[in-house]
Amino acid sequence: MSVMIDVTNAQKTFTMHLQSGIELPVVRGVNFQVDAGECVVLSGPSGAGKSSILKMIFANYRCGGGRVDIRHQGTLIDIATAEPRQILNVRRSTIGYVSQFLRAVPRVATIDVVAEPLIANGVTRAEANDRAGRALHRLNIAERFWQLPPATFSGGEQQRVNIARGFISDLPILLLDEPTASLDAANRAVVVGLIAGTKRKGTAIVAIVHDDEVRRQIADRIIDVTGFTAAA
Ligand SMILES: Nc1ncnc2c1ncn2[C@@H]1O[C@H](COP(=O)(O)OP(=O)(O)OP(=O)(O)O)[C@@H](O)[C@H]1O
Repeated sequence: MSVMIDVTNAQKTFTMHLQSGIELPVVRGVNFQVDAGECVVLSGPSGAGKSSILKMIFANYRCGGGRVDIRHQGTLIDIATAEPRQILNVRRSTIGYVSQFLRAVPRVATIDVVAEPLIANGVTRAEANDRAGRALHRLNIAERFWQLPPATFSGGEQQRVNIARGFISDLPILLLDEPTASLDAANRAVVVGLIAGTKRKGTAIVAIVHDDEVRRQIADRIIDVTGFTAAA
C-alpha cells in the first residue's frame, strides 16, 4: 500500500494577537499515516483538536512544527512548508476537503457549484454537467432544484450539495469534516456508500464523524486525538 498522508511530529499553537499574544497550544506530537484506500477516523471529545488536524493536512492552518507529507503526483510534498502555488496545485488535483457547511458563490446554480471542480480540471462543460447531475441525483437533490442557487436550501440539502461537489473529482485524498451531521438515515446511507466506493478506487480518507453507526461502517482505523492534545 502506498502512504498518501504521513504526519510526523506536527504541532499547532494558536497565538491570540488581540488578547496580548496569549498562546493556546492545541495539539503536539501528531504522528500517523494514511494509506491509499484506507479510511481513518479521528475521534476525541469536542475541542480535542480533530478539526485543527484536518485543517493542517489541508494547509488551512499552518503547522507550528513537524511535517505533513502528502503524495502529490507520485512525490511526497511537505504541505506544512509548501509554497502557496504548490498548495493550490495539490488542492486542485490531489486533496479535497468536505466541510460540514457549503460555502458557495452567491447566485451560482447548484449544478454549476457541483460541476465547478471538474471544469477547473479541464473537463468539458457537457461532461461536467452530466456527472454533476448524476451526483445530485444520487444524493436525492431533485432536478427542479438544480438551476437554483443553494443559498436557500435546507441545512441537509446544502450538505448534500457540498458532498456531491466534494466527491465528484475522484481525488486521491479526501478530508471529511462531519459529512453526515445534518442528514437523515437514508442520505447517511448514501454517503456511507459513496465513501465505500471512493475507498475501493484507492482514495485515502481522513474523517471526523460523531455518529457511532457511520463511524463503524466507514472506519478502517480510529485515531484518538486526545493522545496529541497539548496541555495548556
Ligand atoms: N482559528 C482558531 N483560533 C484560535 N483557537 C482555535 C482556532 N481553531 C481552533 N481553535 C481552538 O483549538 C481547540 C481545538 O479545536 P478543534 O476545532 O480542532 O477541536 P475539535 O476536536 O474538532 O472539536 P469539535 O468536535 O467541537 O469540532 C479549541 O480549543 C479551539 O478553541
